[in-house]
Amino acid sequence: MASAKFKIALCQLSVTSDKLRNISHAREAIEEAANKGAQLVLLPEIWNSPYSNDSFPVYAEDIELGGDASPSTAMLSEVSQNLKITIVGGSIPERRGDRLYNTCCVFGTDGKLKAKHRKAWKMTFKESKTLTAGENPTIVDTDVGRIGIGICYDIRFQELAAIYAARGAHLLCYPGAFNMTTGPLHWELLQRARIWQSTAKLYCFSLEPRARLLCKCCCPAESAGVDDVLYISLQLYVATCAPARDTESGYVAWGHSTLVGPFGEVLATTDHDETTVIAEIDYSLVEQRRAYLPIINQRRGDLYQLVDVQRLHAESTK
Ligand SMILES: NC(=O)CCC(=O)C(=O)O
Repeated sequence: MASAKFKIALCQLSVTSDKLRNISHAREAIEEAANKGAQLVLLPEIWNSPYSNDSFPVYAEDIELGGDASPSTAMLSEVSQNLKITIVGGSIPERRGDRLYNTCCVFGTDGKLKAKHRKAWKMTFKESKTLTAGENPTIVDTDVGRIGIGICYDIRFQELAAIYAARGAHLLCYPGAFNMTTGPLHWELLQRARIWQSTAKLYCFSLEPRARLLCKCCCPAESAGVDDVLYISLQLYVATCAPARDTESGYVAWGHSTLVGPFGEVLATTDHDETTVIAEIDYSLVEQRRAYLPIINQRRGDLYQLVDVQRLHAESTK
């Protein structure tokens, strides 16, 4: 049973071109956070490598092989087991066969790899040259509750968050490195917006009748294609973790790792320097907030109808 209250640490790490330094630096930050009482540690997007298409193939690791083939995840596994904490391990470039992914690994308190999320959307101009998009949503049960994972640009797609909320996640974790143009405008806005969406058009019924949830990857084939509108209330926690800003690097990150609470409030945040943000999560507030603003029960189905605009468009242009 996950504890209702615990501390989360967002390690906004500086990242260099020295991979071994990045790994030992991340280890130190995690150990320090655990010493301060964090039971869950979140790392940034691409923390073991510079953020560049040239670097991804050079720094990529074979996570499935593990051991020497993946020193970054070997460190995360060791440290999560030693410290008995859960780690949402930001992301690293992953090599699998001839493909590269931007991948987040989640380690449990026993040091075991509990889940792996491959960034499902890619930034058209930045990553699409080298990285392949992941195919699945990733939800993971940990000692600190059920967590939905997205990586950076994934935060722009409300359906992913809707799937996680419908499956009972009370916390969404997004390692991310927004850029200096969209960061100031969109980063916090998107985190807070994820809390207030209330509808999602979904495509088939999943295994959990309670949630009637639908992703194409895990739902029974016979129900694929069935349309339904799912009304959900998110009102949950959203945590993000970015690398610290390095104005000398080819990709300058916005920083601003943040924890947003289930009322849409910024509970803890920072600027762009290297630091670790530590804050408390209390899952009992999720139900309280949903009861206080029960927007799901207040829908006005008599005023509007949700339609699948993409499908209508496809049909009309056939
Ligand atoms: N690493 C990323 O996915 C960057 C996303 C970003 O900056 C955006 O505006 O979206």
